[in-house]
Amino acid sequence: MMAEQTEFRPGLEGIIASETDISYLDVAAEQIVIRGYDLIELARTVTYVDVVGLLLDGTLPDEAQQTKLAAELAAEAALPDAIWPIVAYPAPHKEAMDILRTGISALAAFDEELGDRSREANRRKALRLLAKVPNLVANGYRLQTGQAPIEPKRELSYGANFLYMLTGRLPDEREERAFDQSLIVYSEHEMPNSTFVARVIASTQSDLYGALTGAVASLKGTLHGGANEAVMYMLQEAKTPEGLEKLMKARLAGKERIMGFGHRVYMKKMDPRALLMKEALADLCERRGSRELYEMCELGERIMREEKGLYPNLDYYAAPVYYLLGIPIDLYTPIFLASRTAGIGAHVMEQHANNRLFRPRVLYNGPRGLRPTLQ
Ligand SMILES: CC(=O)SCCNC(=O)CCNC(=O)[C@H](O)C(C)(C)COP(=O)(O)OP(=O)(O)OC[C@H]1O[C@@H](n2cnc3c(N)ncnc32)[C@H](O)[C@@H]1OP(=O)(O)O
Ligand SMILES: O=C([O-])CC(=O)C(=O)O
Repeated sequence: MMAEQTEFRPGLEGIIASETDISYLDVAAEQIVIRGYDLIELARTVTYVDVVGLLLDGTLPDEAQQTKLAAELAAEAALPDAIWPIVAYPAPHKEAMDILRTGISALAAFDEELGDRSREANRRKALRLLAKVPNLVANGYRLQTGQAPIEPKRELSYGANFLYMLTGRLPDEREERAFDQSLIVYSEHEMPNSTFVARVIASTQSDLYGALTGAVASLKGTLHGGANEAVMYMLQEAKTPEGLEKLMKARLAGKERIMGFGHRVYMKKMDPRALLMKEALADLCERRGSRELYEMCELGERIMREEKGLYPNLDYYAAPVYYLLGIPIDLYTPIFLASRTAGIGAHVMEQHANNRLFRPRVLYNGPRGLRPTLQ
């Protein structure tokens, strides 16, 4: 019989929920380990498609494998026509993450391998989702905002095509690199709330589409993926460095959280991914000939360090990067999900390959012994 457990850690802080070969946050070494590689080094040296291969197959693809993977992703980008009316239903409070949640959920019914939990079928489903989600993100939003859809351009790289569909404009090399790097650093991060949700769902033998749909709902919240949009709305509201200082200090005085700062695992350390995006921001600012946004963000960073001892997480610097790339703010969190589909795909494959149902217990604080009174 199982021994009675009494320890309770709110938010499951520090609890080991899974064994994994996929990734690990080595905070002491300031490294995000992805299948043995340092994520930041990957972002500096390979492409997002390589990282997709690494996550799903366990090893970095060679050139021929990379070409094949990129071709598979390009070939699967089209969505069934029936998806568009499903996601375009008229509703007054629809947000981009809701379109994505509905779209991914609806796509399940078009996958003939839906119930096949073998590693090979799960890999193929993950690739189909990775191919289709950028299209769903970009054109779901375009439909919602009354714009004509954009056809994917197969001749472009995965990152360049995604960015092209988001903005309607062909990116230059620096823009493509910054965006691809953002996809890499968003691709996988051990056991955040959304990945945990996906693994919990997968542990009932449910499918990848359901697991990813649950992950979209998780990622939407501002304590998780939704923070990147909230950061940009804050910077926009602030307008100037002086405005930002005033706004941040007022929010802190009102005991509000400042989005883009703090992290359950890094706690009072800088997220290594934020540093990389800070570099990308500096580069995009230089390209534009104005460091204003960079300096404003640095000021925000200093205020939070001095006032709260807190450091930026990835969302803080990804937001202004996306802004300078001309991406609509409402699409920042959907992009996070699109990229994280690679990591979540790998986690669902791993969960299905070595499954045990997630079913924790509670520390019950309610009453006992009550009896219903008969009327
Ligand atoms: C890519 C990602 O998804 S990264 C996360 C993105 N989310 C955000 O940026 C949202 C803002 N950040 C936060 O809310 C938090 O730092 C979290 C939720 C990410 C992690 O926090 P947790 O580990 O759960 O810490 P917890 O919520 O218990 O906060 C600890 C203390 O720090 C404070 N704190 C933490 N983050 C912030 C913040 N961003 N702004 C102000 N105060 C903060 C809390 O108010 C709390 O203070 P208290 O002890 O006086 O009540
Ligand atoms: O790890 C977390 O809790 C959140 C995060 O940074 C991510 O999902 O990228």
